Amino acid sequence: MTTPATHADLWPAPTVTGPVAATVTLPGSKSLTNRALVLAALADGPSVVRRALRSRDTLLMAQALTALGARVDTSGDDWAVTPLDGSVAGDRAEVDCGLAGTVMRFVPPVAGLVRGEVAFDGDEHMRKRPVGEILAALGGLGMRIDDTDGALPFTVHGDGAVPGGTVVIDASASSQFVSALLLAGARFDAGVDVRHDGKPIPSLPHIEMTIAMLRDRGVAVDDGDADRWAVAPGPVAAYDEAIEPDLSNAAPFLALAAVSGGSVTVRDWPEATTQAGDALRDLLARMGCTVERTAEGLRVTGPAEGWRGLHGLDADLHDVGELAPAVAALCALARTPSHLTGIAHIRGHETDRLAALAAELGALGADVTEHPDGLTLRPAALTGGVFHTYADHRMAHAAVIVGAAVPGVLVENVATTSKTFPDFAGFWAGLL
Ligand SMILES: O=C(O)C1=C[C@@H](OP(=O)(O)O)[C@@H](O)[C@H](O)C1
Ligand SMILES: C=C(OP(=O)(O)O)C(=O)O
Repeated sequence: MTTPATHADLWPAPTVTGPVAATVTLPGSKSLTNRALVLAALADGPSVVRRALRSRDTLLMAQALTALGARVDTSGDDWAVTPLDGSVAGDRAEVDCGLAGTVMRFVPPVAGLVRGEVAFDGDEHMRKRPVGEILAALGGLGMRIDDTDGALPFTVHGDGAVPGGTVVIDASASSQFVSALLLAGARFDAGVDVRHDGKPIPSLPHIEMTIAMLRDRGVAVDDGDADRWAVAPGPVAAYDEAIEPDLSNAAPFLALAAVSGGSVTVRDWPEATTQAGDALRDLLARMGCTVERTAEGLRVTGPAEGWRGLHGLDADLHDVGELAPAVAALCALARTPSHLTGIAHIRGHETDRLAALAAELGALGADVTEHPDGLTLRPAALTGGVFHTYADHRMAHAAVIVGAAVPGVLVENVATTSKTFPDFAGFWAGLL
């Protein structure tokens, strides 16, 4: 399995010299692209995923589904997908999850629906991210999985069919456990009836996204009761879908408006969306930015004094934890204190993000306190220095946001942004 080489390189984050005025077209959503690919592989005919995100996570998903017997043509911007043909390619397939939660959680249920052995592994840190709960659930639904410790690596023995039925899981570590079961559930013999028993599930908009995409493809989903989702057995219709821009990856770009006191417009911001990143409109407004929809998209204008004018934020980010690194970076620059809560689960993301943010923002002089489920940040003068990214794309986003305000921030392994954004550093530097 590929473990990307560790990059010792340090990238000097560009610092703003005045208000930035920019209009940007951002690459497609990771979450939408990877769901569209899975559903296309399970569909009853060929599908097209238009304006697919081309990044490490989505190419790993395309490779995984190809190993399972689908065909994904990633040569252009619109990816044509021919569904699974029933057996894995070769005697035994290997799936590299990289550091993609969506690959590690969404693909195993699909592997049960084809015949053959499928071995899953990923980056070193991926072996620490939670997956045991979903593997146990799949066992309860009739799948055969060799798994010694509830973590990568593991092997799925696909029988070409999954009995399905009712299952109780604790999805408090990740909403992706629920999404994974729902995405493939219509193709299980009895469908799937998932009940959650545990602390509140994080990132609920991502479950809404899963349900909306299933319904678009004619799948019946009953979500009438809290903490329960039932997917009726039946076909998944082939579908032609255009992927929205990634609104969570819009965070650093909109933050650039906030930091520089300029205006950044993200083109094609959807009127209605299930993406968690849509919450940026409210969060940035609460920090003192002006947020407007324009004919082109969404425009954010920072306070006239730039980052010196930003208000701190009291926010429960439980639903939108993937925004926490960028938001924490802005809070570290703000002129009043911030309390970010409800995000214990982001300790299980690409790295322990609470520990990493506390360490790296703290190393630059931020007054930051780490709590079991969040961060408190108080105003402090920041200085330059090395910002480690822990192979986490969103830690790199946090680093460049601080670096836009504070000279001398050196971002370690900025290339880790390729998880969800091609040539992020080049794109970013082009704006400053
Ligand atoms: O289903 C998805 O596409 C995602 C769900 C969320 O995961 P968690 O529920 O683990 O936070 C989110 O943070 C992640 O970036 C993408
Ligand atoms: C948590 C994230 O990713 P993943 O899909 O790997 O869980 C993220 O992108 O912030």
